[in-house]
Amino acid sequence: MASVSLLSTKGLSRHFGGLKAVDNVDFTIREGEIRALIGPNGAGKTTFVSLLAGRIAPSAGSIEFLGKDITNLPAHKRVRDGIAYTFQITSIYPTLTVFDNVALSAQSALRRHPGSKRSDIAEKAQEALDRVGLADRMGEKAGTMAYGHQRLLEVAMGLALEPKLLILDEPTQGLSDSEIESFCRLVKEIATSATVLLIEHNMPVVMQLADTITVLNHGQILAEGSPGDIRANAAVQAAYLGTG
Ligand SMILES: Nc1ncnc2c1ncn2[C@@H]1O[C@H](COP(=O)(O)OP(=O)(O)OP(=O)(O)O)[C@@H](O)[C@H]1O
Repeated sequence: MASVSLLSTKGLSRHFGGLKAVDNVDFTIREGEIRALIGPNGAGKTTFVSLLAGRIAPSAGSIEFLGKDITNLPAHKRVRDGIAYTFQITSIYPTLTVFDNVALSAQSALRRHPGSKRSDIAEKAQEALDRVGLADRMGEKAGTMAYGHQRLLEVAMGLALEPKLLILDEPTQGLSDSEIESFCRLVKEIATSATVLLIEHNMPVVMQLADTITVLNHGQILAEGSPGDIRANAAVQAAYLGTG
């Protein structure tokens, strides 16, 4: 079956004063893929996904999701349409339990289905916690958990939103090697039900997970291709060595 475009951008740009953080980006992600977005520090990766999630407005260009122009859609409506973005812990409520954090996400997902019940929320929250392996910690206060577990909680909150597109911003940052390994298994499992866009600095993780890699540099797409293509790309190597 031919793969279908899930989300695409045309001429997407975001300037901060004179700085072109995202500069005229044409980008397409297909349904069902795991896409990695890589690039040197300051390349514009977080700004780019913030534009997709609607956290910031573009200076120019457009975004289409499932054939619909969402350029001017507020963030919460994009979530409702199926775009979830994990925000590097900042979205966690530290004084609430793990379960309640995920239940809040499940509740907003279930608002899309009229007639859903409290028990549905609990079931969805439980299912998301099972998927990330945090079910046995659901009574703990979120803020007291180890950093790696808080990152998993964030992913569970994203999953409870039942996204079509899950955007993960540096999910393995601060995780131990064994946590990274189980995280990679989790992403592969998530990709069976959602498309994944991953900003990631850990190259072994990128090479292992990504179907396609998009390389940003100075706000522009420098290269795009399979892990093998990107590894062999001289311009990418130069950008990472700081000579590009
Ligand atoms: N709100 C802002 N105001 C001004 N400049 C900004 C703002 N947000 C980002 N920038 C600048 O835009 C550029 C791109 O930043 P961005 O965080 O998107 O890069 P990144 O590729 O995600 O970097 P990193 O890998 O270090 O997280 C940087 O030069 C950054 O300083």
